[in-house]
Amino acid sequence: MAKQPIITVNNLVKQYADFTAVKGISFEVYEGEIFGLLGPNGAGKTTTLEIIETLRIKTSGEVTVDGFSIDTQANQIKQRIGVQLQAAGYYPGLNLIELLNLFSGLYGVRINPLDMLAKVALTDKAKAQYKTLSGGQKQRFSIATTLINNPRIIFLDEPTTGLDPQARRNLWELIREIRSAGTTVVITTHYMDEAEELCDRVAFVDGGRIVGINSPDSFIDELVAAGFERKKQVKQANLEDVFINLTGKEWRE
Ligand SMILES: Nc1ncnc2c1ncn2[C@@H]1O[C@H](COP(=O)(O)OP(=O)(O)OP(=O)(O)O)[C@@H](O)[C@H]1O
Repeated sequence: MAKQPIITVNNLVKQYADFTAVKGISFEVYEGEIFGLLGPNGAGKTTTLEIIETLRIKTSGEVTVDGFSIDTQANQIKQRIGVQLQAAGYYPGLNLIELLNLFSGLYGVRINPLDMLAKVALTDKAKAQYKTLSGGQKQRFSIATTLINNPRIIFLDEPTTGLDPQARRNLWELIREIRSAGTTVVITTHYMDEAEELCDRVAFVDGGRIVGINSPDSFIDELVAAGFERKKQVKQANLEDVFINLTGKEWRE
């Protein structure tokens, strides 16, 4: 089946005063894929995502999301996307059911909070205050909030930063499940193992430009075919595998 673009970005530019953070980038995200934006700090990933999410004004270029233009149809786009906010300011004293009811009220949709919590394995925390959650639980909860409006696309900005290996792997599983349920996922990460494991395609962003876009496997195969060799023979497992093997992979918090 032909791949359908659900996001198209064409020659996008973002200028902050005399500094150009995004320098004419173009790419497509296909429906149903997990798409990664990778790159060093300051590369322009967050700026690009926030323009696509209609949270930031572009300088020039065209962006369409699910067929709608960010210039004239931002409201339609907002209804179709879910955005994970970094360090989201949830009311710390409310419990998870109360928070989900609050959010769904803001979206004007009806949801069953317990169904949402079940999706992110937080059923037993339903009555817990947000501030009492562990880092991994907070991340899962913030992913649940992106699903409230049953979005076509969710945007996750560094969703596993600061999590332990179990929590990271379980979060990858959750993100795959969300994709399997039909939602397109756009993710930024600094972790290359995460991108390799999770993303169908990745774009490398550097200095406001896309310097490569492909599937992780194709990138690696092409590099090897071009004669690249690692200096040291890579072992069949790494220390993280040892950790998981010794401590198990279930959620702990
Ligand atoms: N509001 C702003 N005003 C001026 N410059 C900004 C503003 N927001 C971002 N920048 C600059 O634009 C560049 C790109 O920032 P951006 O946050 O998009 O990068 P990033 O790739 O998401 O980095 P990180 O991984 O650190 O989040 C940086 O040099 C940053 O300092």
